[in-house]
Amino acid sequence: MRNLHENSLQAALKACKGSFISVGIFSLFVNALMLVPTFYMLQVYGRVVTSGSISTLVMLTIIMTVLVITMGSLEWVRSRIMVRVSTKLDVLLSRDVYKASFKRSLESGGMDASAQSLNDLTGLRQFLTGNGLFAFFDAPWLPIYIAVMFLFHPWYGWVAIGSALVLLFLAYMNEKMTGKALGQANKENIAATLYTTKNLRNAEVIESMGMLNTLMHRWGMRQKNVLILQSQASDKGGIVSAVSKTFRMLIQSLILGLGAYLAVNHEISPGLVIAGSVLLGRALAPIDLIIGSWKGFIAARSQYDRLNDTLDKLHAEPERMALPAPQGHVLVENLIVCPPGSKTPILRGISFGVPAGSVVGIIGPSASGKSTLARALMGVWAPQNGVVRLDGADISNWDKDQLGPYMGYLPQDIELFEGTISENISRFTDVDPEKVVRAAKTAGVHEMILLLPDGYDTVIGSEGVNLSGGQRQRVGLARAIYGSPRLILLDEPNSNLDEVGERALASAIQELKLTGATIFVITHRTTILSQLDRLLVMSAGGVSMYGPRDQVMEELNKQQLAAQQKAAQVATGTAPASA
Ligand SMILES: Nc1ncnc2c1ncn2[C@@H]1O[C@H](COP(=O)(O)OP(=O)(O)OP(=O)(O)O)[C@@H](O)[C@H]1O
Repeated sequence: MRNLHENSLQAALKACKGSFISVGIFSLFVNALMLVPTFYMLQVYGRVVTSGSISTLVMLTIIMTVLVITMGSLEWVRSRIMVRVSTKLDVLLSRDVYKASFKRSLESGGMDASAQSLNDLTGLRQFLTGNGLFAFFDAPWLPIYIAVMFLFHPWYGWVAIGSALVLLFLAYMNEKMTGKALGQANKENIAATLYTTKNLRNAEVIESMGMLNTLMHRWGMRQKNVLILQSQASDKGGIVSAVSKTFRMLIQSLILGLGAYLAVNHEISPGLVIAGSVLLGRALAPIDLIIGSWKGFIAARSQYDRLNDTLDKLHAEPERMALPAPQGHVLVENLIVCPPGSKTPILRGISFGVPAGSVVGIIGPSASGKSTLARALMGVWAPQNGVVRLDGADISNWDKDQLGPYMGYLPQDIELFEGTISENISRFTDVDPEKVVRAAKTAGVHEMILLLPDGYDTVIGSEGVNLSGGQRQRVGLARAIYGSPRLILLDEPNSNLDEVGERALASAIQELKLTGATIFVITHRTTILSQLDRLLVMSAGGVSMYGPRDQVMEELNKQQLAAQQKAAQVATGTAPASA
């Protein structure tokens, strides 16, 4: 059971705790067994060479071979456990990380639409299966080696302790000198990659207006910053790495000298001269490896921090009781909406009600808040205040999976997804050919689809066919009306349509109206006015008029006439002086 205060990354790591403990125990045995070659050497020197007993040599060799093979097998099992851990983490986390990336993109209004978190998860997984991590498991067993060194001779023990302290100090210096710069470089690198991805998406605009050099220059500045930070860190890391390598070589030779001195004074056997040096090398290897793989560790640490941060914001969705299928009654009460990341409201306290089965036109000047209202009605942007009710229930209280099929949304920037036309229309659920064709026919796009190379099976996106703006808009309309949505919102559905497309749209609205769906149509054009029951006029984030279409049109015409008369009076100088 997951603790309420922990996010899914912490819970997943907790679930892998047993495996980490096993790897720790395996590491203990692996490190203990790594002493075998040293002891074999000592025995060969001490017993076989002095006694000349071949049978002892054979016996020792058999024991050494079995133990070394056991060590190899344990090491293999240890790495297999980590591979399983990395797969388990992926299984436990990838859905949440995907969801969190999606949520971040939604909440940032698309400004933070990157797969960085999924890359972070991959990076973390790769670190878990790399060699660098084992150094962290091996380093804690350093005391075993030091204890053995003490058994050989106390001076050996003290040298081992001194050397380990020097290397640990160097590892600490490495972190101090490079950690911050490397973390910063990673951050800058991600920002530069995101910047490039966004630009590459707009390649046509860049090409047509010759903006490549200036944008490349901007990218170059960011990249330069990344390189400066990286090379600063690498320079410092390089010094520490060189010092630690030199120190290790030096100390390994010096300990040979010390061994020779002790052997000459008959304090240790000649076999221990070499054994001491070999053992010291073995003991210090993990610390050396930690210093060498510090860059990878820092990257993994940043990946962990970012994932932790992202998953912290992903709160578990509360279980929602299933509500009956909505009819389509919409009630908007004192709705105040700010865009993601902003505290300035765009919609300033809007209220209106729409009976099920009505067709409502939303009109108003640019930036008056029409698309923002659309997002709020679709439950995409959460209101700061007020509520959008569908059949009396707050739209944010509906389970999205349950509500989705009853909603149809055609946004202004239509994005179709990689896949076939039929998959796109059926919203990537199981394709029901009858429903797909019905939606396409209602949207007036059936004939156009049949003319495509593979009809409904035509693949669109980077792997397939590119549709024109009008075609995309009509396929998007078919997707919005697929199934039996009760609440449909079309944001400027005719912006890319020709005359035939507009006629198809008008008849689609008529047909949908017969199904009893509530339809909102945002438009700047007057061609579909005849299809509307009601008109909602927006101005500066508020509703300036709302009511039956003819009544609102009449009022609008009156206002327009009055404005024209006033303009004419101003032009002729007969306007009354304003107070
Ligand atoms: N993601 C966003 N972040 C910040 N501000 C936004 C965002 N989207 C829209 N706005 C701001 O909200 C205001 C209303 O925009 P909205 O798109 O709702 O207007 P609109 O009436 O649909 O305009 P148009 O007819 O040009 O499509 C604008 O001032 C716009 O700058």
